[in-house]
Amino acid sequence: MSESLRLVMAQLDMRVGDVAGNARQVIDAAVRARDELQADLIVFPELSFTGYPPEDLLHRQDFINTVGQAIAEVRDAVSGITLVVGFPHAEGGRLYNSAAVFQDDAVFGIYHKHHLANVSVFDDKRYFESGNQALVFSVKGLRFGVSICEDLWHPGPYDWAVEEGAQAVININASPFHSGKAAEREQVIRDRQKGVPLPVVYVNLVGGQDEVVYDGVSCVYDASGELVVRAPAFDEGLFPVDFRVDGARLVPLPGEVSDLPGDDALIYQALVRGTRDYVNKNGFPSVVLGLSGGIDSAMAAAIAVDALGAERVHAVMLPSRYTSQESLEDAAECAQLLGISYESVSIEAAFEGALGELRPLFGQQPEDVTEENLQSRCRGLMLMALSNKLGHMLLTTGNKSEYAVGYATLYGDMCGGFAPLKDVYKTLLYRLARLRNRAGEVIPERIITKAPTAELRPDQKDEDSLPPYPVLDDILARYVDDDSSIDAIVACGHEHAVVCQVVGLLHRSEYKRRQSAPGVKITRKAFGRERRYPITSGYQPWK
Ligand SMILES: Nc1ncnc2c1ncn2[C@@H]1O[C@H](COP(=O)(O)OP(=O)(O)OC[C@H]2O[C@@H]([n+]3cccc(C(=O)O)c3)[C@H](O)[C@@H]2O)[C@@H](O)[C@H]1O
Ligand SMILES: Nc1ncnc2c1ncn2[C@@H]1O[C@H](COP(=O)(O)OP(=O)(O)OP(=O)(O)O)[C@@H](O)[C@H]1O
Ligand SMILES: NC(=O)CC[C@H](N)C(=O)O
Repeated sequence: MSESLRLVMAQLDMRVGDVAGNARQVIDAAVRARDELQADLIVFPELSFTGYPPEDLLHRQDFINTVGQAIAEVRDAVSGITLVVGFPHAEGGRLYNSAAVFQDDAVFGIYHKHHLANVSVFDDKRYFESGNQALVFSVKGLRFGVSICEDLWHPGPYDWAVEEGAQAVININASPFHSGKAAEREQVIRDRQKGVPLPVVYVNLVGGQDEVVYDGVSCVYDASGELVVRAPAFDEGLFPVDFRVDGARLVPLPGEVSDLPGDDALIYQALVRGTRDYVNKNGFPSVVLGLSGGIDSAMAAAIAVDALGAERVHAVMLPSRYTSQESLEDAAECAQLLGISYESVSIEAAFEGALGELRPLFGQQPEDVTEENLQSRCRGLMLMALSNKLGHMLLTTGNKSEYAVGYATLYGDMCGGFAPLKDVYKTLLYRLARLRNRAGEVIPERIITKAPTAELRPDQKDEDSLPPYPVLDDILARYVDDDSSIDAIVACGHEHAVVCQVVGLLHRSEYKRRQSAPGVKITRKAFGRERRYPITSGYQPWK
């Protein structure tokens, strides 16, 4: 038995579906860990070969076969270091979410995930069978148990590894970010250590995948629950951990502990990383967005600039008869502060033309929201034309408060391929604007202080149609994120009529959300696959 060992945590962005690219990443990282970091063992995240979640790609036998070939290639290509890799493993007509241990060009053993994650954004049970056996392997005579992500969140696999003589437990993860997640993970690790305390090595993915973004923050806790190594949030890298032997115990030595910024700063980083990866992984050279002089489009632009660089972001002001001088000035100043291109395309002619054609059909009907939405749709028309012609992807700028109550126009301001702010309540958006400005002003002060308006009719303000945002967001956070009842929310001090108004708007606008672009999940319950409500529903608790 050796006196020491070096493990490397491979905190990498494994791309969903890119099996060959992921296999190359595994080989490159293992060779670097062996040759440059003199590591004995390297650990990769959950489903390293496929990325996570591969969704129904897992139903394809040809995809599973491709993974099998890539595994054989990696196994044969790397020697002189032990690898722990995640992959979908087919055996006896069943599919498992597995981790393989490669040693000396051979597979030492395969562990199958026991606790299949099947809540929130996870669908493990749609694809995988559950395993029920521990896997403990030795490197230089030192014994490590293997577990996969959700396995650590419940009793079972950790204790099995203890019973099989493990001196430390490795947990490979695809654990998405949401606000407060790092503290939840820490608690989970400490809970597991309450029985027989062993060091825990927690290795996580990093990077955006459609609506989720993995934050990394891979870490090592010693047996007494002390954090000894922590990788940074949202950055790839190989992070070494040294162990020494103390009698029968394996002790991780204190190493680099990266600072974790505050919650709002982490959220902002998540929005930037999620937007960057969506745009880049889908092959877009650039993005375009309507810049109105309001906070939503200003913040969407700031995130896009931080994600992609100013030269890849294109802003367009689309004025109408209702656009104020203030909005024109604020949008132009914001574009200038961000250093992005800024064009103006009037929607007046398109709006007038459409109205002229429609008037005979509208007859004597009075003006209403139809004319407002038509303006919004003229903007969508122009912006999508720019996307088609110039190849920019259109960013749509709605926030979580708006998506919640349907305060957005279908095929109007909802046009677009990606919605960076989809999971950001409006009140949080203001905080993020202040936070972003502390690193250099990009959002003009007046954009932060003025009353939000859609400018689709004279003197329109959001508060004409909705409760003030602090009230709206508090009700929504309780009803959407916490699943509280109307009565419970009223008991917290909100007016019954206001709660019913908000809940009614929320349920009635499910059809809009179902047609909306994906966005970055940053809360415990984002709209989309995490909150699946029927569109057609007789459940009407607000009535
Ligand atoms: N259950 C259902 N399933 C499928 N479709 C359904 C539906 N219920 C209505 N619909 C359809 O949806 C239509 C209503 O939705 P929609 O056309 O979006 O129109 P609507 O929701 O009536 O109006 C848009 C709202 O967004 C607000 N807003 C706020 C901020 C910015 C902007 C902007 O545009 O810049 C807009 C605007 O003030 C207005 O309150 C109906 O006419 C009907 O065609
Ligand atoms: N005059 C405009 N020029 C360009 N884009 C516009 C204009 N008006 C609206 N839009 C687009 O439609 C979106 C929705 O408008 P909305 O009023 O909800 O947002 P906002 O103006 O950015 O922020 P706020 O709601 O705080 O006023 C805008 O974010 C913007 O992308
Ligand atoms: N991939 C998983 O099993 C993830 C589930 C786990 N509870 C997490 O979010 O960290």
